[in-house]
Amino acid sequence: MRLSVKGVNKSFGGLQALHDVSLEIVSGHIYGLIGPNGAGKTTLFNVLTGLYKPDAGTFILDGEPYQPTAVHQVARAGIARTFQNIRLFGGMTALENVMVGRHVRTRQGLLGAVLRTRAERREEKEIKEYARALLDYVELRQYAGYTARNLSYGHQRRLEIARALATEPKLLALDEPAAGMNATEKVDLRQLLEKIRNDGKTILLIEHDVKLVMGLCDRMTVLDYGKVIATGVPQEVQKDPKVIEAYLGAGGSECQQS
Ligand SMILES: Nc1ncnc2c1ncn2[C@@H]1O[C@H](COP(=O)(O)OP(=O)(O)OP(=O)(O)O)[C@@H](O)[C@H]1O
Repeated sequence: MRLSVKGVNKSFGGLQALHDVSLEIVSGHIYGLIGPNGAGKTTLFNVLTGLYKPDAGTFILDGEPYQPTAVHQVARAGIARTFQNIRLFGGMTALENVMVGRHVRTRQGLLGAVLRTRAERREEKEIKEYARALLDYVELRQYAGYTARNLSYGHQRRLEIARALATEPKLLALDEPAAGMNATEKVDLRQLLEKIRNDGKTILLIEHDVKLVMGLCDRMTVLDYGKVIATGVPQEVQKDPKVIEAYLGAGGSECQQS
């Protein structure tokens, strides 16, 4: 997997949320995207996953032009994401949530599941088994029958990751997966993300917890006011004066920890 993003611009009225943003993500990395509030991180995610149309920019995924113009095309291209605000189907069980994610990858799709021919029933069984295995993978198997909205916050975040993994993405884009988690849940999350990377997936991560990002990411890009101010390995980036200034200027001292 290799994703090249070049020269992305995106404005909202008079506000330029992204200004000539370029980055390159390679296989097997956890790639961090950080920056103060309003820096443009989520906007870049939304552009990459077809929710916002960029004003300019090119995207190459595995040597092919990639045009993230619709959400289903993004999934088919092999990119899956989670959201800053959890977007599960709250009334469905944990297992059903993962099964919905899986339907993107299957032959019959949701309509087939409704019509229920024999082939569809067989496929539905396979989907269920696959979803169970994924719940196992994110250590939520015992919650398979729980309604999603009744799960703890940390578990809901892991469930979102399982649902995203169900599409068998090449690139898993996670928007603040640790938001609202307690210290123990963050340790568990870190282990899960490392396991996903070690199993050969590539992760793009927006995260406010700089300590978590610094410890986890192989490479990272820092945005400030819509511009890339630094790219590199965490050890370099955290020493970069522009990065320190951006965080201090925003009233934080998050980047000073190692
Ligand atoms: N749909 C929109 N309409 C208008 N302005 C927007 C829209 N989405 C984002 N913006 C603006 O674009 C800028 C970048 O926002 P964005 O949410 O991408 O930042 P962020 O780095 O993800 O911030 P945070 O860390 O607070 O989530 C902000 O000034 C924001 O107000």
